[in-house]
Amino acid sequence: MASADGEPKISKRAAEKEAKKAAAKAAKEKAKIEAAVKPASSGPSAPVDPFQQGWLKGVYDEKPVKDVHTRFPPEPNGYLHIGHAKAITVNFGFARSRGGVCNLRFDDTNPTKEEERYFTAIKDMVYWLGFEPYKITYSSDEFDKLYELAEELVRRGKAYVCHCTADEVKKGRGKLPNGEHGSRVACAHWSRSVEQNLADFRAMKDGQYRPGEAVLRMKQSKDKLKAYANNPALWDCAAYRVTKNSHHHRTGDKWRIYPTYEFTHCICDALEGITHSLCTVEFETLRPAYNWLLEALDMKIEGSDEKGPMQREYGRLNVEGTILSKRKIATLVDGTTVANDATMSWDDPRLFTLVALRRRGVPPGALKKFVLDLGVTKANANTATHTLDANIRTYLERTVPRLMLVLDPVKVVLTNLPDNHLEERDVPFDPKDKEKGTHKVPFTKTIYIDRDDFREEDDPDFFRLAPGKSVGLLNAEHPIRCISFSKDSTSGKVTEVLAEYGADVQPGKARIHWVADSPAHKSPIMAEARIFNPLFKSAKPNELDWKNGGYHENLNPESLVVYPNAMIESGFGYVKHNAPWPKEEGEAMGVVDKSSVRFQGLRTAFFALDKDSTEENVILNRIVSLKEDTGKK
Ligand SMILES: Nc1ncnc2c1ncn2[C@@H]1O[C@H](COP(=O)(O)OP(=O)(O)OP(=O)(O)O)[C@@H](O)[C@H]1O
Ligand SMILES: NC(=O)CC[C@H](N)C(=O)O
Repeated sequence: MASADGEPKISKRAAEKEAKKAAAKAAKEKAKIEAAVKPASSGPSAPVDPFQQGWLKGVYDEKPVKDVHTRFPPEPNGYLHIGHAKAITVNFGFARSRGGVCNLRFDDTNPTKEEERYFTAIKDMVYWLGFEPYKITYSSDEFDKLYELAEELVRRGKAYVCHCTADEVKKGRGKLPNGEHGSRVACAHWSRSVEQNLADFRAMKDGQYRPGEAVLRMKQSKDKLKAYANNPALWDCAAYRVTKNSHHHRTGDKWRIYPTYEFTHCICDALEGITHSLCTVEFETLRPAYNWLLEALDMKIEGSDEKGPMQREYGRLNVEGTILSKRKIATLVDGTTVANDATMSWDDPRLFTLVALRRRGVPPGALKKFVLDLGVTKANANTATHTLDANIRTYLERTVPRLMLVLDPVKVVLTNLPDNHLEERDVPFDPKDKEKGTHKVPFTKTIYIDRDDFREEDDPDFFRLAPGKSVGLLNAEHPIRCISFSKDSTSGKVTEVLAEYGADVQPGKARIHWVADSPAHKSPIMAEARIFNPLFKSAKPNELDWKNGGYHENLNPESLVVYPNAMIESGFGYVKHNAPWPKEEGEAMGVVDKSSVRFQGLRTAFFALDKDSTEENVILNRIVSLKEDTGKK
């Protein structure tokens, strides 16, 4: 576990310069975000529907049908990540904006990788983001139909069973030893009769071939794909293959052969009545194959609005500074000890899976807004974790209540007050938004302040509490002035500060937060606060040699900093009982968990309740800092 006060020492002047630079940068970034949030001035308060602008408008204009029907088709082979938030938002949002509907389709054609927990987590995330699938479908529900259609394709002379080895297939595709593509050659199996192919395909189905011995391939090569002659993906793609592990978690042992993505996806789109099949740009090269198969089966009439789905591709969302790929994350999850005693899980708040972002406390609305602000175009949207944080920060600023929270408390006894001194103030949860309500903040003889707000030796550039110095208190009437302090002889840490309070105390140059000791108000509420920093030391973890332990060597020992004795003021009870904050997206419809208890710790950070938190053992996760971290408070 990293220590809370293990910050690197830097010279004061350098630190101030850094802080100023960072503040200017943050202000610029904030202005940029706010400008992006503002609706375009297209008349008095005309709201701009982001799903009817730019690239998405173009997609609709190409096929302006009345009943728009889209789908979000994840493979249930892992947890969704922030890139999928874009895919969900685009598919569901586009359909909703045009008065249409969107299916959630589990693309479960690969029996080796699918697990029940992924289905549940994927569904939860769609609802949490505020979308309701019109239907939840499974590609595996169509296995019978897909098989029939494969036989039909064979009957139409448009598919053949191929027994070539992988190398022979590559050669047939024209792949030369120097990596270039020469001319393509049909293999010996290409010209076999329909009867032979049908018999052989049935033999595949009946288990007479082992994996790799036989593949049903689509006869695209001598068809209309000449324009794509250099596209290596389009050389008689496989339609069905014999898989190694043939047990499917939904269809059991019924099948030994399974359809490929290239065969399944477009057919499922057509069977579900999908009008606009929106996916990411890497599928663009497969679009001719998508159309070819549907046309070969008369499931699409080219150029017609009436029949068949239309595939269009948008840019991926890539986030620099973290890893998103399931395979890469899997090398860390379930086994790696990361900067504390626990092993890493898929929902570790340092990751950018959607379950992790949710657990960290990021609101679903902030994610959707982030995706839309980056824009939906054909270009990949490349961004960085700190840009995401800046967006989340801006989003939270106007939507969550504020409380005082002390991360690393130092006791301050106000010697000039009687033991039973009690002041109560009505404090708004958000001074700019009365609707969030107010709460009573007690002020008593003993209060706690943050260790960072006290210095044993004064310094003219330090504006908070130090011997002989005064400082103002947020939400209290008067300032306090330090008289003396005591330290623990073993640890050398300050244990108690004696101070005086009142109208006679000279005002300080700053105001700090605090929490009072008032058992009658159940104040303070004790909590463990977890602060998350980048998981890797490298700013570009995707460049690390992840297959050879590159991630493990590069883990940031400060990626988790725990404050075990944090204190929250008693207004936290109200915040907890009135969650979600904000009431938006899926959370407004009741899709809530502990992470929807969010607040801003004044002068500290935005926090959310962790899923392992209990009544007795409160655990908070830092969602984001209040300012971009500069390494100095
Ligand atoms: N980074 C991303 N940005 C936008 N959309 C994405 C991104 N990654 C996947 N998608 C889209 O989400 C949908 C479901 O994806 P699926 O889970 O099958 O993808 P994947 O490519 O296997 O994900 P991974 O990136 O984890 O390998 C697809 O339409 C895919 O195009
Ligand atoms: N066309 C698509 O959207 C592709 C979805 C598919 N599950 C994949 O990513 O492989």
